[in-house]
Amino acid sequence: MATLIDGKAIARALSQTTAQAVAGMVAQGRGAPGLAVVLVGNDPASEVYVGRKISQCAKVGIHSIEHRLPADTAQADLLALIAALNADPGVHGILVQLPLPAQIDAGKVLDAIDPAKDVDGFHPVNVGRLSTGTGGLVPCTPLGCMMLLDTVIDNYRGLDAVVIGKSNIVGKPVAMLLLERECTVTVTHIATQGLPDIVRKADIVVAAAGAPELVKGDWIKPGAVVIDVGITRVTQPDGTTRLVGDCAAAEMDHARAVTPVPGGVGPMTIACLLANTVQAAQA
Ligand SMILES: Nc1nc2c(c(=O)[nH]1)N[C@@H](CN(C=O)c1ccc(C(=O)N[C@@H](CCC(=O)O)C(=O)O)cc1)CN2
Repeated sequence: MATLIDGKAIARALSQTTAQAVAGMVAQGRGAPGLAVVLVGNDPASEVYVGRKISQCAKVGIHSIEHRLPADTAQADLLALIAALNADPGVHGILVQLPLPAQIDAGKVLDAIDPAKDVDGFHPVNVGRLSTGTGGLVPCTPLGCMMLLDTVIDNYRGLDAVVIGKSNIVGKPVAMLLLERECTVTVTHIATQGLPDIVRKADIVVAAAGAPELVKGDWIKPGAVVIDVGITRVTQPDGTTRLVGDCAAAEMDHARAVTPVPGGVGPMTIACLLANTVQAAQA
């Protein structure tokens, strides 16, 4: 039976460490870190995630400043807000919730954020630092994936890791982090031919394709560690809905360890955002 990696508990422990770091900064008279949270439009899932980010900030003592902009916000207005936040010494971290409405070029917005305040780690400077192994702010979900892996793997050297998904938010950065640990990394995606056989060789599988239950039990090498990043809400035959990951959870029993959905990678994303905000404030 596979061990379930409890993302909620690990995220809670990380947030306790973050709260201690914040308390230390306040005790030294440096003040609490400030995180600007920018939400454009009213995508229901984004509303939920932003609400959680703000409430988690309050729990660890980070000062959050919320900026809610209408769905028809012009790109120039969003860029003007980013410029003001870059210049504000009370703002140590800037988070622009994704996805952005279609009239806004997300790349231009992310490029406009001061790399030192880029707590999502999406700015090209931080992407470059990650790919050269030279520090910087690391994207929250990939960082969370590594922290979950660290609870079950001591030595990554020479392990075969297969990443499914090539997004800038998860697939590419998690591949860089695994490479840094000296895994042999294969990045695959939805168009990869022979995906099941590639996954069958993996000691570590990171499934981040956004394709519900894509990864079947017989793709998993016995003893592999499986990190499921996918979260899709599916409607069941009786009309109720449930969240499913990219892996067929009921078929993962011969893995060594797996992350559940929900309760695996998701909670780590927010806990890592808080940790990154402290890192940005301390830098
Ligand atoms: N600017 C960013 N935008 C987005 C990011 C990001 O890291 N930065 N990631 C995702 C959304 N996201 C955070 O923003 C996020 C997704 C999921 C969870 C989470 O805790 N999921 C729960 C289940 C959620 C539910 O009940 O619906 C879980 O997996 O247990 C947190 C954050 C896209 N946008």
